[in-house]
Amino acid sequence: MEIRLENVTKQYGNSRGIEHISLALPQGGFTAIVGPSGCGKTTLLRALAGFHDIDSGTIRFGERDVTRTPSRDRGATMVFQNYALWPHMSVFDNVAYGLKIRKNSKSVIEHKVEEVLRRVEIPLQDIRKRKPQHYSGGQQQRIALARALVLEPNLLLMDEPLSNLDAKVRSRLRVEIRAIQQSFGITALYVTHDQEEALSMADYVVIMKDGRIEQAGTPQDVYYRPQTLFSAQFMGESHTLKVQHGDRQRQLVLRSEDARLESAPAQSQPDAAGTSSLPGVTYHDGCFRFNAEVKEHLFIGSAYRYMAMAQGQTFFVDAQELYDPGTYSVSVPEERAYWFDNEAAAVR
Ligand SMILES: Nc1ncnc2c1ncn2[C@@H]1O[C@H](COP(=O)(O)OP(=O)(O)OP(=O)(O)O)[C@@H](O)[C@H]1O
Repeated sequence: MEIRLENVTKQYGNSRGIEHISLALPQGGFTAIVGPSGCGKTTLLRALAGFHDIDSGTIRFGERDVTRTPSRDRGATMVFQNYALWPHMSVFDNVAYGLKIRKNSKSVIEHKVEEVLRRVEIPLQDIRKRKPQHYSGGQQQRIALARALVLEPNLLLMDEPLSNLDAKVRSRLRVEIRAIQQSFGITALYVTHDQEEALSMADYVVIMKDGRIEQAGTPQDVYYRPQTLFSAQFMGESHTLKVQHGDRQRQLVLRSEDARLESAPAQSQPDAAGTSSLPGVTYHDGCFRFNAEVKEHLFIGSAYRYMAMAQGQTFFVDAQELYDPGTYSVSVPEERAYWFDNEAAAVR
């Protein structure tokens, strides 16, 4: 079912939680909320779960207004960062708990618990004896997911569920969680501060800042077409350079992965936007170019990451080749150069 927030505000005393959030989570879709610490991600999730009352606005699950509906009657379930499994209960009892509360018969509980554990690929052997802490972190999170899914919720909420896991397990579980969500066809909302996680898992990404939605769209929209300076800076390994334009200053956001180092001297040719008149920045063959001093580099596995300096500003450029320190021309394809004026408005 489609889930909607309409103009939702929640404050904690004088402290801002979320403000005027309007958002639709499409039925069966995977939506990721991403943003820096304190931007209101968890507050939004908890408002949907019904863990706290909101100050104003409306929350709808399908046609139903659930704004004042208690948490347990909303049909939303949650997966937490720390799994929140009961250590004194077996895996079976952890997953069965919600079904027992809802007074399902013993045979229904047995069938549903085994079925859901099978689908999240937890071996059924010993599930009545073994406690969650005797499983790996990745398995514990899959058990927590099973516990949430077994209730066949209208909405699955996930609050940074992979943060406690090491990089390899995290990568695998990103794919697995996405596949499980698709196979259940469930509407999901996933909170993370990790942009790569949001981009790789979701159909729809919502970037939040200071309690508000900064930009929302497909992963490609928010990555390739940032509407605001903050969105441009938040995605990728981005760097913001201040560049003088006549008597005005502009901000160029470039990403390490999009820039190239070239030894050829920069050439100038006017472009439609007139940005080639920026001192030091030229436009040629669909690329902006400027000179930079390259000093140190790091090997990051997939590439070398060079620390470069232009007009006293430091940024990083990735390249496959190994370069000596020196002066290079940095080129950025026009469609990967994000320009903003001094007030942070996009310059088209
Ligand atoms: N119980 C609370 N009492 C007072 N202020 C709170 C409370 N919970 C959250 N806040 C404040 O509301 C704002 C949003 O917090 P929230 O936890 O939703 O952010 P977040 O994006 O989830 O952050 P993080 O990524 O660090 O978990 C923050 O400024 C926070 O300090």
